[in-house]
Amino acid sequence: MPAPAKFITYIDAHKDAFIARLGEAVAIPSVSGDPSHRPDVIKMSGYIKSLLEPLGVKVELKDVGMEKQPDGSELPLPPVVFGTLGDDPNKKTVLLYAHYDVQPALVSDGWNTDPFKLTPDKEGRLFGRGSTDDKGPLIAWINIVEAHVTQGIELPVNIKFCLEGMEESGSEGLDDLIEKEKDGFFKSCDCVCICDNYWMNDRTPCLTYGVRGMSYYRIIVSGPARDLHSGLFGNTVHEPMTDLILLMSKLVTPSGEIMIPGLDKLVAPLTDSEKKRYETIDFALTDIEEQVGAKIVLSDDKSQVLMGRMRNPSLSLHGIEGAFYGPGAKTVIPAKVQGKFSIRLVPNMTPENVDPLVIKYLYDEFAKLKSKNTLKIENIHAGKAWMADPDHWNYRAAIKATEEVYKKTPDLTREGGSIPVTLTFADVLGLNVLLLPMGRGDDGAHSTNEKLDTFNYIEGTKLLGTYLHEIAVTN
Ligand SMILES: NCC(=O)N[C@@H](Cc1c[nH]cn1)C(=O)O
Ligand SMILES: [Zn+2]
Ligand SMILES: [Zn+2]
Repeated sequence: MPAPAKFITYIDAHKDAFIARLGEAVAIPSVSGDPSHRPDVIKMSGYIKSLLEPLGVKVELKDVGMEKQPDGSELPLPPVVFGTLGDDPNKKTVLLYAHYDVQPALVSDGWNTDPFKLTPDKEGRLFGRGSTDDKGPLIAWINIVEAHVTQGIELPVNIKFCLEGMEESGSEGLDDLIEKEKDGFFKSCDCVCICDNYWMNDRTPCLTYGVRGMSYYRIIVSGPARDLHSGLFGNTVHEPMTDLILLMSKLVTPSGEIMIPGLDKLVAPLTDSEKKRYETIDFALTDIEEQVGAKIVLSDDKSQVLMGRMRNPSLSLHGIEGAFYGPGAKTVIPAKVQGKFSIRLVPNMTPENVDPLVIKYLYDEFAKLKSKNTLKIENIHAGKAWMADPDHWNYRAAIKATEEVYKKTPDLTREGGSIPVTLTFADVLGLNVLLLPMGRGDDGAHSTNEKLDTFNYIEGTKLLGTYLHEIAVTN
């Protein structure tokens, strides 16, 4: 059943108001990974509540406890926002998940505009941290409810919202809450929809039936009791940074191969039918080149590149905490450095079967250095890979909705990023989970100058609303 014309008209007529609302959300710097921004993350939960309650949504802010910091202190975790709208037993109940936290962003990282001020350009691109990941989609769901409630359009389904503020930092507290509430808040849910990933390019919508998992590590090397003068102590003591750089250089080759022995044996074998699926996806190497802004793709083979993102693991080096990085020429020997890297996990890898291989390998490599420094390796957070059955009414409804709004049949894709809660919803609640993206492949999520096109925001809002109408009638 297509969405009523009144709904579509309302979305078009309120474009400017919806952009202004996204601007309000972006202006709250809800960076979950930065303790100094924790009050902003919590403020964001209050902002969402203030939008949902006037629309008749019953909102609960669920406390999920405290987060332990590396120095032993504790920070309150932002609440998970539960929302309920409708309890008609004759309607399906859709669980809508989104996250209201964002990745860090500083102008000095290379932003052309203030990352926390939504800034449109003349092409209609809306720049701002969280515009596409994941405040645009979250606000879109609210816009959809508003359109129905204010226009007197009957919602075709009951809605449950589960909105978290720690997705970018390991979704701490959420799995336990879902387990606790599976026979409570979540009991009546029939399916899940998550709008938190991207098209493969700038032209073809997609539905996504898999995500990679992730294990995020820190390698801590410490030596002297304090930072040292390199003129006085260089070539005199074991330097933590030298050890760390050597260890980090042993993790992944420049062509992307993971150097940790045994990891490749954990990867599910590729079947012929799966291989064929990558050939049919609308995707070109130039799409990646445009998205990253350089001609640096690892392979010339389209299927290899797609498999590298969707069905094979990857290891990325992210940064070094404690290293000197400012301007000037400080001649310091840092006393303690922490190298950060993560591995994107695919079936049949799990944090449990990957961790021992990573840790043993790094200790073995460290032993070869014969350093007197101290090594510690920690898995900071982890989540498993997830795959759904796309032959389900949840997906069929989304295909119909996409065809109605975009006049195109969506590609079926797997996502290279990680949304740990997908697997929890599938396993703990036993529900089909659909990822229905709004943004384009060049949106720059997690990067500088993140954006969401006005076209995708507005048409994506129509898509998500139409999807609700389609699930009501699809079996
Ligand atoms: N849009 C989903 C997303 O960006 N997820 C993050 C999750 C994550 C885990 N640790 C840090 N962030 C991702 O990087 O895939
Ligand atoms: Zn996200
Ligand atoms: Zn993200």
